[in-house]
Amino acid sequence: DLNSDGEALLAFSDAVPHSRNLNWKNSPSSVCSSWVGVTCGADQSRVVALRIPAVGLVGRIPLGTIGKLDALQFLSIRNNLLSGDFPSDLLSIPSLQLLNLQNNNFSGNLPFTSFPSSLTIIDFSFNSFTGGIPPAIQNLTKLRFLNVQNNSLSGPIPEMNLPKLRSFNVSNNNLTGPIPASLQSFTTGSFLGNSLLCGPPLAPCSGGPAPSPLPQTPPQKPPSPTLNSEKKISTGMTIAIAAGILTFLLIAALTVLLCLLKNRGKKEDGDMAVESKAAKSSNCGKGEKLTEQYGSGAQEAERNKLVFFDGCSYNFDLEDLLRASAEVLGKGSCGTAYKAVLEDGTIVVVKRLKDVVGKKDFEQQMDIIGKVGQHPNIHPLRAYYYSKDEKLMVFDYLPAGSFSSALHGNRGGGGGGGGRTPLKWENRVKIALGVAKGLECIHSEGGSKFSHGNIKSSNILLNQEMDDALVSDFGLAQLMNFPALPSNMVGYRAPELIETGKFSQKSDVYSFGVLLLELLTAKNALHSPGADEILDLPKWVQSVVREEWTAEVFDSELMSFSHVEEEMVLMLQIAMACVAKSPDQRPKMKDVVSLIVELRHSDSETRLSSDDKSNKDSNVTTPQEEP
Ligand SMILES: Nc1ncnc2c1ncn2[C@@H]1O[C@H](COP(=O)(O)OP(=O)(O)OP(=O)(O)O)[C@@H](O)[C@H]1O
Repeated sequence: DLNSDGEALLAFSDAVPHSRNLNWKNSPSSVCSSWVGVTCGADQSRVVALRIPAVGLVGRIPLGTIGKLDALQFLSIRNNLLSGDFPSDLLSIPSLQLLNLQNNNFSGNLPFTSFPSSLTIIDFSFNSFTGGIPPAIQNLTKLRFLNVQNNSLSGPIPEMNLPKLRSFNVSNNNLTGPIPASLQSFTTGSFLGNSLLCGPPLAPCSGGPAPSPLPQTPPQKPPSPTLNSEKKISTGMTIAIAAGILTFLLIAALTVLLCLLKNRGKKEDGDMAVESKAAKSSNCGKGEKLTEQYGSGAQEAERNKLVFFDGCSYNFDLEDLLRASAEVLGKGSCGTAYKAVLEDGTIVVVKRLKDVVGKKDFEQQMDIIGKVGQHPNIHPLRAYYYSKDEKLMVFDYLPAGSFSSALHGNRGGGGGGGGRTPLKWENRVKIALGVAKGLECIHSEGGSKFSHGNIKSSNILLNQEMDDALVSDFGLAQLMNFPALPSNMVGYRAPELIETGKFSQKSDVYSFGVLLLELLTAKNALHSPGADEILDLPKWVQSVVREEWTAEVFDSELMSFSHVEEEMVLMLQIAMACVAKSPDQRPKMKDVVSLIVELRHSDSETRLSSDDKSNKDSNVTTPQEEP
């Protein structure tokens, strides 16, 4: 019970010297509420996680201390100075899922024979373990992540037919012989620094000195799918958490109507008819057929109309729009966005563009935007207006706002979160999937030539339930006469985009990767007023992840959903693959969609078989959450 958990923890802190005060008081009632690094389960009856990285723990962990926490699921004691054998009683905790001993001085053999099969994440890297990798590792059927790099392990690598293994690193040991077939799909980075290892992905074995006698193994199914850069996540050591406080500022200046617009509108009163526009159906769109609700054929030839798309129910004309009261939502790179409340109560968003291309190109682009906007994850363009003096686009207003405001709004504003509701992990995964699908659609359109060019969290809008996303601003970048790079997407720009000024599908994937990092860390990728430096989120995450790939990199609001940690690690891997420096190494959005769908299945015992792909989306199970 909680009492005995408290006693076990106190015995541990008494027996193992540490330089940072853990502030564990002799009162079991406070174990769950105030003990540093201790997390309890939903019913507050047991300790389920102990995370005490870098608290200066020195020496051995005695038996009968934390090994008694028999409801423990997550143990992270990385970056300390612990030594000796890993205590055997810890190895028999049946619920243990995550074990991170990275960067200590543990020695002796790897104790995989006695590990509980519940383990999914093991990081023993940067210790002094010796001996071979025991073949019994094969029994850890749930294992997803294994990092034993930088130890003194020797002998051959045993065959590991572990279907869930996604990340694997044995670099910088003294391992010998051929790499087993089941591990050959991992990249060289997983194996480097073992001079006597051979075979794919390293140099072939033949010709060289005879490798150690290893039984030939039949070819096995490689783990699927893998990410090129996932191994990079776990290379390196030492601690340094950048405690960046990045705030999100949403411009919400109340103004009265678009005065200028009104005046100009009057000049054009004679032209204020309305027409509707039929767009050809899209490859990936699932929208309804377009209907001509407004205007008549006779008017179609006329100029300067409010042109409506799709079978939307809006029933207003330009004059109504001009009479509406408007509130500035923000000034973006293409112009100003207004929330316009019409006299009949209808609310829409009007984007007033500046410096756009000529009318013909503009209309062509509107057709494209209208067409692609039929996909459920793309914010649809409802109408547009083009005259010499004004260029407007009309969209639905989404009261839930942007992903950026959901993630950063009201955070830490002095009052412990200022009344914000944390965005649940489950929702974040769904949002990520929505964005990925929207982007996949864009990339598949126009002969697979289209890209977005401005993916960032303020351009991701949320549905009312905050569990799905709409990608907004598609096609706007192409509308600009002087396509200067949007200055307010700095943190999302791929290296080659910064260099050449040209965005592409690959640079979209990069921006999407930054968006995922933002989702995971809640660090703002954008320059925020008051902060001198722009946070290079991929760089920051890489530096932190090298040292502490678990808890600290993640948004603290996610920490209460403790058992989804492995999903977060997987999402982090997807993100890191997307922000690969070299565009060729980044995955396609199509693959990213599959990876996120797969991740959502990760908790479910019934993983879909690969021939069941068609049902994947509808079958998505939601991970249970623990408050
Ligand atoms: N349809 C909408 N419903 C609700 N909020 C919206 C809608 N469209 C945009 N917003 C919000 O209004 C603000 C301004 O949007 P806008 O697209 O003009 O600029 P931006 O996203 O900051 O920059 P950029 O022009 O580079 O995309 C953003 O915070 C955005 O999230």
